[in-house]
Amino acid sequence: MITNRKLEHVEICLYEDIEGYIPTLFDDVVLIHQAMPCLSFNEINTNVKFLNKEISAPLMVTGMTGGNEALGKINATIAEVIEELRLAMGVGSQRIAIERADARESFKIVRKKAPTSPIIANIGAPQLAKGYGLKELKEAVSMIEADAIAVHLNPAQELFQPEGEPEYPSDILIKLRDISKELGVPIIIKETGTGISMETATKFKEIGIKYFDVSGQGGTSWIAVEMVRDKRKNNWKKESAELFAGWGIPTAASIIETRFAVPDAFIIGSGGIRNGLQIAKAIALGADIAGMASPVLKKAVEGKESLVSFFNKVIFELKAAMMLTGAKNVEELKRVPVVIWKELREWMESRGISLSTYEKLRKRE
Ligand SMILES: CC(C)CCOP(=O)(O)OP(=O)(O)O
Ligand SMILES: [Mg+2]
Repeated sequence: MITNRKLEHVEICLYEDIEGYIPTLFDDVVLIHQAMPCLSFNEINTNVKFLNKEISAPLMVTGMTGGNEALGKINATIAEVIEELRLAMGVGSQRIAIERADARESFKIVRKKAPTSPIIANIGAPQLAKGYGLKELKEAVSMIEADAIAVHLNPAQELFQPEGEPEYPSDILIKLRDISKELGVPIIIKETGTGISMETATKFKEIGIKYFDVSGQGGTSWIAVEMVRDKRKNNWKKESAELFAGWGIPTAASIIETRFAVPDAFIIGSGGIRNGLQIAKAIALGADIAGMASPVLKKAVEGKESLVSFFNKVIFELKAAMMLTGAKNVEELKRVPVVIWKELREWMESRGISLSTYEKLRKRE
């Protein structure tokens, strides 16, 4: 039953070992230290525009959960904090709320607690292959008065999910192209821990999509989440899920591939981001804002104060990186000099992405 799956997902993300299968490759990005920053710490401004609203830092909580009262409480805590700190957040898949009226309050609470923040709805691409269309996406958006909707791509997770639906026919692209003309809010194409490649980003660029949440490998592996469920059910897929647990594109590489394929995209760099230094690296590498999920979930269940102090720490770390690279705002952070070396450099070379070409794209020149 879908509610059980929703609860199991959160329980597994909180208490099981389902991350760190492969590195994000952010360690292969070096922000160059500037010993004479020509600015003072209190001058640093982290405000950015996102979905026509201003947020206080280039950071959103990417979609995680919803579906019943307990999961609604998690959404409510996160929403209260992001409204207070002027950040942004997405909700978990609203499929359960399209199917069940009693699941809707656990999503609606987000807009009630965060009346002015950018809020992002969420529906899975497989549902578009199984009858969902403009009506269901409009319902998901209006349920939380969303500023955008994330359509999540999770073929790897569906493959290993005991009750999964690995259905990704190309007519999903045609449907999304038609829906995007009528929906009224932007569609964000969002992966789920295995990353977006330049080929995939190009497919969505061709139907006019401009927003991407790369959700690369390096943090929570949703293949590993379903592996845990397979093991609990003694499902025959469990060993194959273990084999694929580290499958996917490391987050740093996925940011580069998406920016390379869609130079004018709005990119949310997410997947294994755990601190403010990685946020700074994601932005210097080509993302417009960063996204976090798992560390926010873990703090949210401890309570509001715990989540507030976590964000304060993360934003301090971001500002520290900005100070030490001489970036007084996020626009300057996008253009600070970086060294890309080791595995990430090799990744770029084998994918035909020249450093000099990428340097121009990264700086949005
Ligand atoms: C999107 C993913 C990371 C988590 C939800 O996966 P799911 O297949 O349970 O989502 P649905 O309820 O939309 O099928
Ligand atoms: Mg699904």
